[in-house]
Amino acid sequence: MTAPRIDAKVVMLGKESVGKTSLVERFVHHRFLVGPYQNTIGAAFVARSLQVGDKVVTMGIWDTAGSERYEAMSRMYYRGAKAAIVCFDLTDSSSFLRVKFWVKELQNCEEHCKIYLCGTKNDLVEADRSQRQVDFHDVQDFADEIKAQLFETSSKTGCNVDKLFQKVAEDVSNTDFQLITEEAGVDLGQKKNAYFYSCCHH
Ligand SMILES: Nc1nc2c(ncn2[C@@H]2O[C@H](COP(=O)(O)OP(=O)(O)OP(=O)(O)O)[C@@H](O)[C@H]2O)c(=O)[nH]1
Repeated sequence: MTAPRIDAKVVMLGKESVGKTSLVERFVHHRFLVGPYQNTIGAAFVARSLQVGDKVVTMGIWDTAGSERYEAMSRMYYRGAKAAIVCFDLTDSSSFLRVKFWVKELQNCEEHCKIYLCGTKNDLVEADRSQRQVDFHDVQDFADEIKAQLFETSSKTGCNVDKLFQKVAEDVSNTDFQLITEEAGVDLGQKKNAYFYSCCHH
């Protein structure tokens, strides 16, 4: 018997240069690209599957451009997303203000999308604590308030990157609306919420 397959749309959001592309690059290709920073234009798409228990979760990841000039486009990419990884740079306090903007957007427009807060470039603050501009407890309080999970990652060292995406995959596989993606025996009468979610998913 083949493992049940689940597809999930995941969107990366956050101010430009916080490290969204680097996070995806680390997770999908296990590497950290050095060289001149190249901003994302529009958005990029990659997919990676993870095994969660007896299921295979394929995450289709939309890596959006952080520049405010592409803001209207980013809205297209979070539509129907099951998870949003909202990133900020631990060494840049202004990037955390931008997190609040995206969280409001998601709460207003995509209420079923689960939010993960991700403080990036943890290696820089580990190397020099004076580099930290975003207090861990402030972010944790905010995460509790919006019922989001909080991760601090480094795409350079790989710290917590797999853990973050594994958690996203586990949460996706645990939500009951996923059952409709399985081929056999879905009783829509018992899964009204699930069906509703699916209708809104394009
Ligand atoms: N030290 C360190 N630098 C990082 C890390 N993640 C990203 N960077 C650097 O930060 C810069 C921006 O990274 P990107 O991943 O391109 O940022 P982005 O959020 O995708 O940027 P946009 O495409 O403009 O939205 C690059 O120079 C990266 O090398 C990290 O974990 N540690």
